[in-house]
Amino acid sequence: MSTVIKNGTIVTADLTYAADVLIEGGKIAAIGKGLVGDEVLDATGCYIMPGGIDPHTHLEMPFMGTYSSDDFESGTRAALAGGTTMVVDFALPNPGQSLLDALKVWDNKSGRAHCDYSFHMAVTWWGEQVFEEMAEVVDRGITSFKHFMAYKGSLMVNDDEMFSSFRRVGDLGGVALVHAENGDVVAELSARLLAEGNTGPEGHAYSRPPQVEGEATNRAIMIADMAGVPLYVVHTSCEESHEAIRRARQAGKRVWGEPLIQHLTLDESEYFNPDWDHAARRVMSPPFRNKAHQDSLWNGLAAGSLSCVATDHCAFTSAQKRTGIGDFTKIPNGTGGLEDRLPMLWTHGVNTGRLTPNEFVAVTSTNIAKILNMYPKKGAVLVGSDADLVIWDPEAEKVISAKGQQSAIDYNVFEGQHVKGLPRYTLSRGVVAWRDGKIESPEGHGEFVARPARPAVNRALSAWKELTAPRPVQRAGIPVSGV
Ligand SMILES: NC(=O)NCCC(=O)O
Ligand SMILES: [Zn+2]
Ligand SMILES: [Zn+2]
Repeated sequence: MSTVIKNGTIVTADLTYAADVLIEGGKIAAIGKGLVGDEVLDATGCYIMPGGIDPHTHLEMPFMGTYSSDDFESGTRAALAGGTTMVVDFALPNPGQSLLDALKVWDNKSGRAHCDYSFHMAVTWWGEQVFEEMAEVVDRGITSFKHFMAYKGSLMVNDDEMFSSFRRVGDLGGVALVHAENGDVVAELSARLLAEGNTGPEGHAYSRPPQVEGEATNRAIMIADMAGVPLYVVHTSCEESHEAIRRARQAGKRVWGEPLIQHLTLDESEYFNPDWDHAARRVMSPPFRNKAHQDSLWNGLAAGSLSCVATDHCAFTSAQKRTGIGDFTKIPNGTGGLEDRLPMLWTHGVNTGRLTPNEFVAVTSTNIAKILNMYPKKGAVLVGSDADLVIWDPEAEKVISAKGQQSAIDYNVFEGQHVKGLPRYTLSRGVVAWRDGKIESPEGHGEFVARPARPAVNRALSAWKELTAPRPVQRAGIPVSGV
């Protein structure tokens, strides 16, 4: 059975043109005029774009004494409803746990996904076993490794561990990811704030000023450079971090920054809301910032110094958040956003003129597919690519509300936001997954996407590192000992 999308305008990261798209066997079979298929999807007035890829989600994540409430079933449903056709989640070994055991756990969880998915592997501790298992993880198509520089006492790794891990990732041809916040300083500030009576959710924001993020980002960049590994900085939220990334990129370092839709569109005033629940629901790390930081992030997306927009979807219910009443350090960190990333970015980015539609595709899909080495299988409208597509109606509008959302939680941090630009259809490998406001792709339709190691960026970096590696100076009559 084939499907043809007719009367639409194809928008990719670099082209905009009118054409039909024919889909066969889950892949794009032809692009052109006058194509014919068994099922016809009408895209009149719509853009046909690569489906969104969210490079940063935490579905059913064990964290801070609980589990995030959206699992792979509800989370991927939310994704498809918002035009996202693939998520990349994090396999998270407990400190001391085998990476391969953690992978089994995430394999089991992801069986219910409605759309395709992949994993990053978190490095939460360091030792010979981790070193050895990383090779097997890469062989299984998981080539990105996340390091938490915060969450002292649970997920955080120190500089020596990070340097060892980064070197290993570099040797294996992968990409290193960092949650860049100085966890020692955060712990110190948090203790002081609590002692001074700052126990409410606003204390969370006070405990994580932009400096802790800027310092950690810069440190991670320098360590990655010494280790010879490309670096991806997740949830870049402030100018200090963006500045470090911008400077590194100008110096030729292979570094990418990922702002979240939350940081682009919501600000720190949320934490001063007199309603405790309102403020606590928005507690995440890094916290929301002020308008100047938001402007920096938007400018970075337009300028190309920031590369991707994600959600870090990690949704906790109000009841879960309330475990932190009286102590902000116990509020589970995380917010949702999977269903809202594309409509919010289109509304605040494309409709305001901050981004072109092509830039929108780049930062929500194509750049991510390229960085994570799955382009053009994903992130493209090309013959042979997976038919992961969104038929985007730029005139469709709604007011975001928790009522009727796909996410399992009882609120939405974007509640009341008026968005213009919504998916008419979302297709996952050719299957219509979202139509007329309803999910159609069955639970379990999603497949794991393996990503090969050593993309071109790694090969270039390795060649350069080899060329510039330290070499002993040959001196007449003096042997070079030890070699
Ligand atoms: N971001 C956040 O607050 N929660 C999810 C875990 C993480 O990415 O740090
Ligand atoms: Zn993080
Ligand atoms: Zn995260």
